[in-house]
Amino acid sequence: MSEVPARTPRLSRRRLFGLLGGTGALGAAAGVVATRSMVDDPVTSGGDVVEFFGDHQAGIVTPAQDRLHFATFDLSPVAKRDQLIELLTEWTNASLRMTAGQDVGSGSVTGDPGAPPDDTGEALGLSPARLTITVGFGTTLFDGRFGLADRRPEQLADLPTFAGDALRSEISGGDLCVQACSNDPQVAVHAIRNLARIARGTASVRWSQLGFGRTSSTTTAQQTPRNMMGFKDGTANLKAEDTDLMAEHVWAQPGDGQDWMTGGSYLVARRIRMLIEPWDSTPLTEQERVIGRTKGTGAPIGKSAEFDTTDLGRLDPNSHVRLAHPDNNAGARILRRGYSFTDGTDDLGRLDAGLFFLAYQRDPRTQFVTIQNSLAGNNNDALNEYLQHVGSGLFACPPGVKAGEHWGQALFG
Ligand SMILES: C=CC1=C(C)c2cc3[nH]c(cc4nc(cc5[nH]c(cc1n2)c(C)c5CCC(=O)O)C(CCC(=O)O)=C4C)c(C)c3C=C
Ligand SMILES: [Fe+2]
Repeated sequence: MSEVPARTPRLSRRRLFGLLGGTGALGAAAGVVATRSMVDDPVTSGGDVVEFFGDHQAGIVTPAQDRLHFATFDLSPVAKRDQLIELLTEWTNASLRMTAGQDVGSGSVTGDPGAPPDDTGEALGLSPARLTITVGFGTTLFDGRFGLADRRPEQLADLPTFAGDALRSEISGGDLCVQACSNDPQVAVHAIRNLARIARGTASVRWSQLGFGRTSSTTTAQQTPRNMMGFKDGTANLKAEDTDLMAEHVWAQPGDGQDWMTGGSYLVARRIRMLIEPWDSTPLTEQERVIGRTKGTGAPIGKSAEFDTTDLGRLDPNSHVRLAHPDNNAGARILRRGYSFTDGTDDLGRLDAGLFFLAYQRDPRTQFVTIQNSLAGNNNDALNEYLQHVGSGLFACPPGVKAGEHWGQALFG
């Protein structure tokens, strides 16, 4: 179903020098040799590193990795604009290192022994396993505390309350978000932990979410995974190879509004609990009616193969796929990039599990909101009987970073 987690360092020094480029980066690369034991592998060399720099942030159209650690942060009540910029600069530097397989700063065992190490150390000796770190700005960042009120994109409009929402404020919102994805869970957790450590005194974690088993494929090369309901999830997702569709539906374009967001994307995060026990007591044909696809092959109802075109007329009017389909939503499409989660059992012995839904788009008002309005409420999506939306967040993810810049640099220019 998914890539095998790589626990062995596989990055060649030559490849790393090439990836980082520049003299400063050469010095940084030398740190790799000092802090991680790298093993050359001519076959897979470089395959465990996702390029950090680019027009767009990594972690959006990057082939979805298998593991997630997502966190949101609130700025301290006394934090000032300069501290926010300093935090973003430090996060950029640390993330450049971590995604290349390096320790943060002077390392976990190579710095001043009389001081706490710059890096917490649990990724020492591990490959980055395609680690990507993606940053977003929440609606509250633009409330005036940092002189950013007039830089708020109109696309970053607060999400409406949808019928049936059971949102909890302690797992919703946040001034900043960080999505860390890797094929190694320890690497993803290490990334968030170290960014949280760097933030200390300026920002603190508001909530965080672990995810496993990506629930969407984002490229045609990936097999479609199954979600916790046992269905293939991501079949009709946008795919990275279709760059025209990415420009139309995912990336903010020149003229969309705030110039600093051009090349960026808007992220909607929803923690959606699945009512697993009732679902597991539901007959197979009913499960398939509810979704609108067959469970085995993932084919649309009435068709035989997964990627056959959906004939909406053959689907139940309340099926999830029919209601979420672009033909029912003025052509709206989103890039889904979510993960399954389980957080053990609740106090009634029920599995606390579901989908941590992540979707990137060019304008949430006409994309996520339009689709979710079609789905929400008891008389709409038949899947709602088995779901509860308990957490929510909306973030403006700025464009990619160029060498020498920090995340969101154009926002503060
Ligand atoms: C508002 C957007 C969506 C939410 C929230 C959502 C929740 C959700 N979805 C599944 C399972 C499946 N979804 C599938 C397709 C699908 N879902 C959305 C949007 C939301 N889903 C879209 C746009 C689509 C594609 C529709 C189409 O064009 O055909 C599928 C079918 C396979 C696939 O194409 O991905 C499944 C299965 C769950 C379990 C869930 C909440 C927990
Ligand atoms: Fe869906």
